Amino acid sequence: MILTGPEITAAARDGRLAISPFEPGQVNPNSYNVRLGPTLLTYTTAVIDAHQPNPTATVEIGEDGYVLQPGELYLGHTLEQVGSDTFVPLLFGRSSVGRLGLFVEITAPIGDIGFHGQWTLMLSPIRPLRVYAGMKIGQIMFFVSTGDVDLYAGKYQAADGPQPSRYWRDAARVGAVAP
Ligand SMILES: Nc1ccn([C@H]2C[C@H](O)[C@@H](COP(=O)(O)OP(=O)(O)OP(=O)(O)O)O2)c(=O)n1
Repeated sequence: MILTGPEITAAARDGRLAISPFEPGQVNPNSYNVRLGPTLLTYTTAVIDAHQPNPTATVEIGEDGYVLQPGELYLGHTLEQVGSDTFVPLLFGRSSVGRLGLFVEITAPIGDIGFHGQWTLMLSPIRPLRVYAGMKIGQIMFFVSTGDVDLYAGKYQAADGPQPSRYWRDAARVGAVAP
């Protein structure tokens, strides 16, 4: 079951859902629109190594926006901190943004019950695209869960700003054997 807009509002008010800041105008019929935060990260090495931490450069989106280039991966973030100890969140791009040719999360839409923080957006445009901080770029849906709940305590908990991949931590845990 998916939460309807009015139920998202009710859950945000009674604490089953945490959205901060919460704006009633961002509630959709069955999702909540999230805004693009001002900070972007790009990896600076020619080869991104899945088993190592990778260096990044930071870009702050100015008042005139910032032009994303095709072929580049930009790690962005939601302005909102979003999470729930009750519901399963899923993040997708908005249709209006997809129609501009922008991938918003590539292959990672799933949130865990118990994750709380700003979400990392994996941005990549089909053609050069000027984006603006604060634009409503994505939407999060909330699913009712069934079964015992084991709250998320993973490596992206309490994310503040865009988070580069910490896959290397998984690799370090199992030594030479690739997970
Ligand atoms: N586009 C996304 C997708 C998820 N998350 C957050 C919410 C998730 O609860 C958390 C972890 O996501 P995954 O479980 O997909 O990530 P991993 O399996 O790689 O990490 P972990 O081992 O911490 O679960 O990251 C995010 O910030 N941005």
